[in-house]
Amino acid sequence: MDILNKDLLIIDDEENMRHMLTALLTKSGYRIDEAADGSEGLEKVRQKQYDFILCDLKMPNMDGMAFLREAGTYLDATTVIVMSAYGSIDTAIDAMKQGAYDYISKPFKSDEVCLALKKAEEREKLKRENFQLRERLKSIEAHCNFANMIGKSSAMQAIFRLSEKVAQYDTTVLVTGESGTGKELIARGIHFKSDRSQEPFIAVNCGGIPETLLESEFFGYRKGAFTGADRNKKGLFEEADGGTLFLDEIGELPRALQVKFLRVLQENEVRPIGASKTRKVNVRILAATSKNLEAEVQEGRFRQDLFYRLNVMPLRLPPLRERPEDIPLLCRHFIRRFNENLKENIEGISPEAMSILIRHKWPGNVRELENMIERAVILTDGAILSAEHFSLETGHLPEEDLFESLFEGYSLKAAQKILEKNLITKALSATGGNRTKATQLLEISHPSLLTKIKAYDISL
Ligand SMILES: Nc1ncnc2c1ncn2[C@@H]1O[C@H](COP(=O)(O)OP(=O)(O)OP(=O)(O)O)[C@@H](O)[C@H]1O
Repeated sequence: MDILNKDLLIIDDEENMRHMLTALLTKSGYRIDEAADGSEGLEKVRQKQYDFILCDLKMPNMDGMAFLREAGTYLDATTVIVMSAYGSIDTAIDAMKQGAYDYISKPFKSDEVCLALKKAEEREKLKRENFQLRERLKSIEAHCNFANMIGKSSAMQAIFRLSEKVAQYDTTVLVTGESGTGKELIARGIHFKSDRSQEPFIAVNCGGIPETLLESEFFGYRKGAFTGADRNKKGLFEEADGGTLFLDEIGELPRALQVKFLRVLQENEVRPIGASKTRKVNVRILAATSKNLEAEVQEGRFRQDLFYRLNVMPLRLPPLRERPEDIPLLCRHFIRRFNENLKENIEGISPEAMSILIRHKWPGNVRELENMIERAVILTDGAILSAEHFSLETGHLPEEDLFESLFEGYSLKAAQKILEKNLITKALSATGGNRTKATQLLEISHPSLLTKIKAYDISL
């Protein structure tokens, strides 16, 4: 355990005790300060933040309890261990109520101090990890709103509006769409915009659980329900109680279980395997499927009554090829994300590469685009992702699509800059960096080319 660079304050009126502790703990790697009573200790904590404080309780002037009271918020990031005289355990407990973390009784062996500090150090580490996890969770939650689900196409805009509305109710939503279109992302968005946002969001892939385990996974079991059931186990419906259960690939649910799901949806209660009674649950169900559930109903593989119960509010996410106007926006979004994650500085995508991305059919939808951008960001050495970084077929692009992909808004000036920069880069690349030949292709003067190369920071 790394205890170097930890600041520790010893507050004790007995000089011998201070010296003994200082000698012992300096050897263990702590940086020590000393104070002879509570008020001296108070002065020290006002000037410096300590990781640990060893504080005697019985002292003249200001005693340990008074010190704890006075120091108050100065000790928010400090772990205090009090030292109490043998037999004064009640005072030690009072001190812990006042914010001390632990106590040791005097007289103590040096091992006891070291052990108490080691325990405190472990607690510090857990506190730090807990803080980091909370921060990570916050950033994940911030990620999970419609603002982070990108789409300017009218189809996506309509979905965002509908999701915003439906989030406010407990309505069951059935999200349909091909794999990778964002079904889980929209479900998370609906949950985090709902009143249940502080409660659990549990996502489960119904096709990913072996059929024999499905019932116990969803409904849980009671101890002794079957061989190996050596304790009570909550099922997913109970785990999600108060929150949202996202049932991905609901079409994969075997018929035998479909009827049990219908009962949960209708009665809001579950019966764990081996339980004699049912339990009420308050779960919002969001379901998704990449199958055509209506066809599954026709074929007799999916119960019609469950389909109707799930399909209260259908949400169809269109495949990416039906909304190419979202591609440039998604590219920028992913480039920003991967720049951050991979510590890169990619500025954009060449027009030629963008035309290829817009023409591609994207069978894996947004997930495929996301993966492709990540790979290109890793592969490129420059600031612009170009066609060679995407292993896709090249082809021609309808003019309006290319136009849409390059320019947003109405500024002629901005569009001119993008166009000039791209054409100059293309001409220089076609002429192997020969500026004289590039000026001929571009039909501009040599000085003009040089000025623009500098202005647009073009490197070849
Ligand atoms: N509109 C969008 N904006 C930003 N990212 C998106 C969008 N749609 C999908 N993604 C991203 O694409 C990936 C796939 O999305 P998601 O897992 O939600 O798809 P899915 O439809 O649930 O896929 P599957 O059916 O395979 O489970 C995720 O990384 C998600 O963040």
